Amino acid sequence: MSLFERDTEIYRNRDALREDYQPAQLVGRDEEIQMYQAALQPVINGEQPNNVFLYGKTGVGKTAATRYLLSHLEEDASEYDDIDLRLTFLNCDGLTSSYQIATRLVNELRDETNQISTTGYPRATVYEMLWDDLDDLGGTNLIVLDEVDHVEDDSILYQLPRARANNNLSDAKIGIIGISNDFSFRDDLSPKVKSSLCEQEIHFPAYDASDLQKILEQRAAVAFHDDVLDDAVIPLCAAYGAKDAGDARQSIDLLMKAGDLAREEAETTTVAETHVEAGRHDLERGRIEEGISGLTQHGHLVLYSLLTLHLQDETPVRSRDVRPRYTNFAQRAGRDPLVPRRMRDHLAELAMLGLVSVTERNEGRRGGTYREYTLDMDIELILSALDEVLDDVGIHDSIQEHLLDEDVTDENTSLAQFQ
Ligand SMILES: Nc1ncnc2c1ncn2[C@@H]1O[C@H](COP(=O)(O)OP(=O)(O)OP(=O)(O)O)[C@@H](O)[C@H]1O
Repeated sequence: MSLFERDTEIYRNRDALREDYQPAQLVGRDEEIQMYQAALQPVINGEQPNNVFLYGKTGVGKTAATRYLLSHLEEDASEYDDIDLRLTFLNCDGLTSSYQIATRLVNELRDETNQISTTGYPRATVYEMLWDDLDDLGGTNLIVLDEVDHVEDDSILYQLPRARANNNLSDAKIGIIGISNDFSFRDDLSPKVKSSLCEQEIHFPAYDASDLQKILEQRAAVAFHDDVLDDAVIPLCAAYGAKDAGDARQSIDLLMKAGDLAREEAETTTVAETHVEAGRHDLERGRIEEGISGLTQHGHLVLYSLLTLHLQDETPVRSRDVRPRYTNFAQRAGRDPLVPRRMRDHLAELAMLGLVSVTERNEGRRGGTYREYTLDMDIELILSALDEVLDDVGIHDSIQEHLLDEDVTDENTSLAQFQ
């Protein structure tokens, strides 16, 4: 028997569940698409395009809507001889300065033999090159800046949308499409950048369970063979997606994970609720491990402190009551404890990762407000991701019974006498 054999019982086209798949239609986004389409209409009329700013949480269809509309725009524009449309997509992840954006744009517009170095020029020189290149090419240029919030200085976000108004361009028409999932970015833009970059703002709200269900049904019809999914599978993936963040990407990933788990089982020919539950657990574990591994050692120490307090039924807890435990753990790990404010920053970071939830409380008539923290995640998952800090600090009594791996307990001393 061959080592690899094609298994096609579950999936008809698994690639339809991948990130790079472009659905033929976007489900449940009619209003946003209509506004977006209206903002792009001047291109077909041969007019100067609007600058558009799309914002909304992650996985709500901003990029998908952009790709969908721009591919139609490109196709429809090709019907008109007097329209020369050029689309440039730039993901700003990793491009933090206006300088980097400008050099990337110049290189996108030039052929391979004529690229410029990404360092060494004054910024104004790169801008000059950009305007010259755009004017030489002429036509209508739509530049998509996805994840535009990664750009830390706003020079280019002012210069690009205003290039014609500032007489930097005469022949070329230019329109910017900025996309962001960072709400504070939009709020923090200076008024002059906001007024030019955000000529037409379109908000993409999070999806609810019924939106997600329709999106998943559309995708599943392409990805899976008929009658492979148990009836409960799609509603369950949609319900989890809506509960988490209304993020279509997460729901599609969960459906794919469930399909993969079903496929791995030799005798299974259908995807069931149990595969969704197991898939969710696996994805959650991956997400937590990734989140925790990105934290500094102090972040780990704060999380470990909170975990032990949680297991001793002492949560929700104020940061000042986390502090003695954290200080003790830091000392045991041979680190100087951070000042209270820095320690609180770590609590806030844990909350941002979804590991910890925060409740604001009032101290009565005269007092101010304060925050209480509680652990919001499966204990076993957190423990498995905190391996290293357990080695550095030792095993607290409260977690003994949760440690499945006895070797760890043998090697470490109990901490009970310290707290
Ligand atoms: N309305 C929809 N209909 C069909 N598929 C959708 C819809 N909305 C989102 N998707 C799919 O969900 C996934 C995530 O969407 P997309 O990449 O557009 O999100 P986004 O809002 O750009 O997120 P981010 O801010 O993280 O880039 C993609 O696979 C996309 O095809």
